[in-house]
Amino acid sequence: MTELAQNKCTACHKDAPPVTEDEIAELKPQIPDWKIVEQDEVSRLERIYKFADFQTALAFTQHVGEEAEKEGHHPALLTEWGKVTVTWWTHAIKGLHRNDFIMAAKTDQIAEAFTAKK
Ligand SMILES: C[C@H](O)[C@H](O)[C@H]1CNC2=NC(N)=NC(=O)C2=N1
Repeated sequence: MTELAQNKCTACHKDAPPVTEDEIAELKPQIPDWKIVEQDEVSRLERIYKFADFQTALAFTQHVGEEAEKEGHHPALLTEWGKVTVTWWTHAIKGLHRNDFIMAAKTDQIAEAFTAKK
């Protein structure tokens, strides 16, 4: 169980500090299956989770959504048959904040409760 997933998100506002290169070097190894992707000039964390069917993918999506509501930090979720693409970034700063790494770790933990297939 990773330590990162036990953290809480801090309130995010437009002056919140984006993660530095040093922080990325510390945090990224804790979520090894996530990719940092650039879309519309915004860095984001993205991972595709595989599931046995649509119903399981939908149930996982719902769990991630509930955790997002608890933390006040929200992902993009694309639910398809047998897979869910989860993308985290911080809208307020149009980039990556520590919160995104925390939520990625929490998402990994939720996925462990499902029969995720790589
Ligand atoms: C007021 C509210 O907390 C903010 O608008 C939150 C909501 N959820 C959010 N989610 C994400 N991913 N980034 C944000 O900047 C953000 N802001």
